[in-house]
Amino acid sequence: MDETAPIPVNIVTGFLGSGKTTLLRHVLAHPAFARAAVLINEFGEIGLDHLLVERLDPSTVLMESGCICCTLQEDLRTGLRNLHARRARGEVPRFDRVIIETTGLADPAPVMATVMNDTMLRHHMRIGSVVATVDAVNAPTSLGRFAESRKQVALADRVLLTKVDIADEAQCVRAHEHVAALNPHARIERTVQGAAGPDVLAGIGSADPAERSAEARRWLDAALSGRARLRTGPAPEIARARLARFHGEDGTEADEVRTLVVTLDEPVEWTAFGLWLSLLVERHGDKILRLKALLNVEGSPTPVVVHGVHALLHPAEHLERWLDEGRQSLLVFIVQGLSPALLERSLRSFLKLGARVREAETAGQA
Ligand SMILES: Nc1nc2c(ncn2[C@@H]2O[C@H](COP(=O)(O)OP(=O)(O)OP(=O)(O)O)[C@@H](O)[C@H]2O)c(=O)[nH]1
Repeated sequence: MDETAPIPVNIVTGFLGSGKTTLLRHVLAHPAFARAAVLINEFGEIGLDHLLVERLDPSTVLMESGCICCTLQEDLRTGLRNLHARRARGEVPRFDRVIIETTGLADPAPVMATVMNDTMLRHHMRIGSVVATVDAVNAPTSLGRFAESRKQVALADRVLLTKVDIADEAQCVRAHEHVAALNPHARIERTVQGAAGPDVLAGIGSADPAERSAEARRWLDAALSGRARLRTGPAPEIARARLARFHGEDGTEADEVRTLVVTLDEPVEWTAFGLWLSLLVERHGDKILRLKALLNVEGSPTPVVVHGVHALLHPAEHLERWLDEGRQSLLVFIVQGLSPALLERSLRSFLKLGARVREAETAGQA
């Protein structure tokens, strides 16, 4: 490999819960990506993805509490510059590629522009292929309701239709057609559990605006000239209030997306939690953009991870071990049009009720 050649920077984007981390886990397990540096950006005060990507070496950078497309753009620039400097000094493994996983709410154009515009970065790095994941089950909602989801698709070189194992054929075809209409240039492939070949991130990527659709060109041009920056409030404000404004198509506030983070010190009673969750998604699935939970479940020695996207609840997974002694449960909700305070109250009441039922059962057996 030519050590002086610019390093490709791949962007893995896609709407909330569409399978970006799953893809990343799969890709990073391949020997071809043994020397990749990874930058994970999560929306919400506390992220979980870094626990799910089994690769936390010195060349993994985590960026939380904000979106690299807006509030954290300067952090992204600094993060990439630092990563490169540490590589040059031999402080991190000599990576040959950078993979950025954006938040599910990110507009990839400013992320691409950060690399392409920065005088120092563009000397050492170049935009490689941009891959977008699209959840075949939830595509009508994400692509229909959210401009950011459409932008992610429009700017991608490759689009992976995910969850095709649980979507029916009609849903897959509809998702494919929707994606093709938004981006006639992209290669569209179906995947299951991120099982894409190592070539998924290969290729130069058509960062050249001329190779993209007219609309994508407009977005990228705007980002390159700096107009698409800073459309949300500052990151500390997001962290303090635990909510963020979601940016609309024309840069105005379209609706409010709120993040709720709940921590639970006591182990969770699984039946009560499961019942609460099913009732919640049945009633408010359209308002639950994303749910991620790392749970200390009563009777389970290892953490249980639960993922939800709208009304779709994925089967719970067991992680191999706890990373810290605290064993606190951590739940992150990204909701729209739902009160975080009410959500938290109903969860805590349900869990309390579950604990009482359990106590009564135990007392009855004694
Ligand atoms: N059945 C099925 N489930 C999938 C597939 N891809 C991802 N999932 C599940 O979808 C859920 C969300 O996947 P993630 O990879 O965390 O999605 P993400 O895009 O990284 O989510 P955010 O970072 O929150 O935006 C997890 O439970 C995955 O196991 C797939 O192809 N089939």
